[in-house]
Amino acid sequence: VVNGEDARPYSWPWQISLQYLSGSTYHHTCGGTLLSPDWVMTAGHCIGSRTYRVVMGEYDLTKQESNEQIRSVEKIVVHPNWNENCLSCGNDIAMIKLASPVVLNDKVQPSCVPESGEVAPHDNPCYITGWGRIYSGGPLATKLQQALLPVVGHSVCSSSGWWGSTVKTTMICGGGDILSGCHGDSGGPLNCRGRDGRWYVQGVTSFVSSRGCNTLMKPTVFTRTSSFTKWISDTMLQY
Ligand SMILES: CC(C)C[C@H](NC(=O)[C@H](CCCC[NH3+])NC(=O)C(F)(F)F)C(=O)Nc1ccc(C(C)C)cc1
Repeated sequence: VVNGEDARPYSWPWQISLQYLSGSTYHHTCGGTLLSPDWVMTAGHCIGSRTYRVVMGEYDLTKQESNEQIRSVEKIVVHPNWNENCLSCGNDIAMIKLASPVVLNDKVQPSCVPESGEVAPHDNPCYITGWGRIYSGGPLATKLQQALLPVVGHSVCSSSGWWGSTVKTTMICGGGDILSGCHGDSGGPLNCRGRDGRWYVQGVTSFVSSRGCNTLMKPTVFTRTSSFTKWISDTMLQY
């Protein structure tokens, strides 16, 4: 997250860290969102052929803080239409089933999922959260970061000068100014407050401009959760 701030510890209790094994150590590679005690949603582009683990209740990546719950992975289901050679085609979403369910508490909670087809309106205040780079080419964050990214409506986000036809209606844009997501925030949530006062994961962090994370008029682009609610629930019911 570029130009964000340290989140209050455990204030986004559905944020997870997806980590891969390299040698004998695990490294943060992506964010994700806890949707139930044993299911996490992340981005399709986060999944390769490595060994993964998922950390819930994480705050400072460099410290053991006693609230972490670490789970290995039982099953990964990447969206069938995700094509790693076509970021602009969308479908950048995957579901991870944990080997055993986490214990829910005040530091580990699932996020709400929006209604199918729900469109978060232009300027809806939403927060991006993650441990991604704090500037283009910079280091990962150690403490979970947050940044207010107002929703940029599709008509603006897909206009010329902005993302144009790269952005589809199955995506949602946020920011476009000096605040943005960045490498390592992938897969994490775009958290938007609903009228009921609850937080909904309206997006899964997908891409930023390759010319730099916080490039003006190139908002952070998220997979729009409400376009995939049937696939999400079918997947959770099937495995
Ligand atoms: C150094 C990084 C920031 C470069 C930038 N990376 C990204 O945007 C990667 C997703 C790349 C997947 C490719 N395996 N996502 C992120 O960094 C995220 F913002 F999600 F955290 C990028 O490639 N962006 C990109 C590339 C191609 C397109 C075409 C669809 C126009 C759009 C954006």
